[in-house]
Amino acid sequence: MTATTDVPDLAELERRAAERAAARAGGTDRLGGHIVCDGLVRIFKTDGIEVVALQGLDLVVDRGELLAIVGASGSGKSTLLNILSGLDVPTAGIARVAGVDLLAMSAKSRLRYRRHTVGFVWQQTARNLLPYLTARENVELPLRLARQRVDGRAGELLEMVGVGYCADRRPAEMSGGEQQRCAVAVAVANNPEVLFADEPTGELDEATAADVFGALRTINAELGVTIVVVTHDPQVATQVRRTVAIRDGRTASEVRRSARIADDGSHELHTEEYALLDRAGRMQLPASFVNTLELRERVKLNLEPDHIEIRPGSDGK
Ligand SMILES: Nc1ncnc2c1ncn2[C@@H]1O[C@H](COP(=O)(O)OP(=O)(O)OP(=O)(O)O)[C@@H](O)[C@H]1O
Repeated sequence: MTATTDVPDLAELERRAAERAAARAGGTDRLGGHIVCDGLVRIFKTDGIEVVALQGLDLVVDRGELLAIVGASGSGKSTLLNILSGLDVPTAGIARVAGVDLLAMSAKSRLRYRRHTVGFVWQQTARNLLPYLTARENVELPLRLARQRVDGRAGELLEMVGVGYCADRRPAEMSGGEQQRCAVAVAVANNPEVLFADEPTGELDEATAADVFGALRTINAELGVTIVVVTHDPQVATQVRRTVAIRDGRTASEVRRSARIADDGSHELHTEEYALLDRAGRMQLPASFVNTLELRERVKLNLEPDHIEIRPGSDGK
């Protein structure tokens, strides 16, 4: 699928994000994946009943990427985000963020991880900003708590996310979108390695949501921060370069978007969808493919030199 839009030059933003991310890593990325989940399992036990929220989830996010994770309600998105943000501990598997092993952290290092390594933007604006502080004071707060110099950083960050004009306003004097862009500035004030955003546009209309994604793209490009956005909104795929879909506690498919120069010199956005293979060679077929061909229980496979054919397996079809 190909679409022509007037979004900011994506190729340039990508190039800048990669450059800044490489600079943050000291010129080279030694980590081989800034976020790595391998066979991640989370089982909840309540009243003797086990719920498998994550069942062997694999995910690798490169340093400096801006990634969206989408999935239906109950697919495991919040469970994954709670683990990656250090709020919850997985039952089994590997979860590593910025070189930190999330399964083997002391309480003290967990606190340090949450304060310094990662930043957050939540869906509810009230959870992101203190109502009695101005936008500038909200951005300065994490710096003051970390005993860092305040200088002009708050103003710079607010400008960067496009709400410099709101610096002296309290949250109640800002729109929902302005509050969320301010929340992005607060979340990166301490210069975290990774920013997690949980449904940051859940309460916003489409145009305002696009502004918030614009702010996330700018922060990603200018600061080289790795950003992971979790949402149930499949439209997010039009706002980021890579969207990973979770189904039943596993990564099922991903959509990649890249910018190309068309013959007439305009920028085209090219979108490709992939299914994800796990290490055992398993993959989930997209539900729409299964429904269209009425695939049930058993399918016929045929290996061709450069692709695999899948046909309905039942007789007579
Ligand atoms: N603390 C818990 N105790 C028991 N079961 C839980 C707990 N947290 C999540 N679950 C279950 O784990 C599964 C995944 O839930 P999760 O909240 O991660 O999904 P989600 O994709 O974030 O959904 P939503 O978009 O509705 O927030 C669901 O079946 C849910 O009921």
